[in-house]
Amino acid sequence: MRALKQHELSLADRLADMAVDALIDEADLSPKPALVDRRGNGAHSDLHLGLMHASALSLWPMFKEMAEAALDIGEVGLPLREALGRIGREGEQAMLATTQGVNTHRGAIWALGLLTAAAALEPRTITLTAAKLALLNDRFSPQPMSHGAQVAQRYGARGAREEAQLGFPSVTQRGLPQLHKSRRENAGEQNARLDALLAIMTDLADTCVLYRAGTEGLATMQQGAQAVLDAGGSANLAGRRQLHELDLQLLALNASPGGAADLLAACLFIDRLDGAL
Ligand SMILES: CC(C)(COP(=O)(O)OP(=O)(O)OC[C@H]1O[C@@H](n2cnc3c(N)ncnc32)[C@H](O[C@H]2O[C@H](COP(=O)(O)OP(=O)(O)OP(=O)(O)O)[C@@H](O)[C@H]2O)[C@@H]1O)[C@@H](O)C(=O)NCCC(=O)NCCS
Ligand SMILES: Nc1ncnc2[nH]cnc12
Repeated sequence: MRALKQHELSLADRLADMAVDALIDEADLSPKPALVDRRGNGAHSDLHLGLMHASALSLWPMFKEMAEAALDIGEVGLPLREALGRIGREGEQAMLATTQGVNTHRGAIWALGLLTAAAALEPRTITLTAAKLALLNDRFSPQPMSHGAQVAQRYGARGAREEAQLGFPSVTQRGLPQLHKSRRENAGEQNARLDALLAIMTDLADTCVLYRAGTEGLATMQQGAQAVLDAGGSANLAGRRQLHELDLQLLALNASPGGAADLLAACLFIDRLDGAL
């Protein structure tokens, strides 16, 4: 049988490919502080790299369906927002069935789901469109006392919902500019991606870190990430030492920057999309 050529894939197929690739690239990137990577499980007892890959792959049909819903409905509005909410909740069930109940990618479903739908509508205004979608209230969304909701209440932190509603400032103002800067400085692709993750970590109110390690954990993450960048980034020996130090500090606090990892995946998705335009 003749192999299917790239240009014969639908737009929804290609966007789903890019979203899953971004998740797999994020998981594989090493050494990420206290996160699951090629070295090990970081600060997680119930996660490992194989599970992150299986979870990412289980989400391909969901991303495709989100892109198709955007193409079918054709505009930002409550019908698309509520379609995405329904598809996202079904995607979460597929993820949990694959991981036997472990939350691997809840934040990524949210961020990449909005971005995939936005890209299907108009890739050039992707973060603005995603923000408009995130600002709409899905009437069918359950309001559980999630970890994010608990720390939002306790610390007044800006969590995943607000990050999307503001148009992903951690991605557009931190991650992507750092990715491009480190590439220009010939840091090497893996180091440039690590630097992008660290740039996101310098300013993010990561609700996973806050939930597990409070404000001490958050300050350790933000200041430690800044110290790596100040020392020249991941491609630099002094920066690598700081990165190792940050890994040890976060592990000691059991603080895992899962929200920052999701936003790195969002960054890699937008970067890939830019390259395909
Ligand atoms: C609007 C929702 C995002 C729900 O938000 P909420 O804050 O209420 O919910 P959480 O369940 O806490 O999930 C938010 C996840 O987002 C990631 N995240 C954290 N901080 C930020 C941030 N500042 N900006 C962006 N993203 C952020 C993070 O995801 C990662 O962490 C997950 C592991 O978290 P957790 O379960 O707390 O982990 P552990 O500490 O390991 O648990 P224990 O082992 O200790 O028990 C992991 O999945 C990463 O992805 C947050 O977890 C949205 O989800 C929603 O409304 N969904 C409903 C359906 C819908 O509309 N779907 C999408 C349509 S496009
Ligand atoms: N690599 C990773 N490790 C732990 N939690 C995550 N959530 C998203 N990516 C993650």
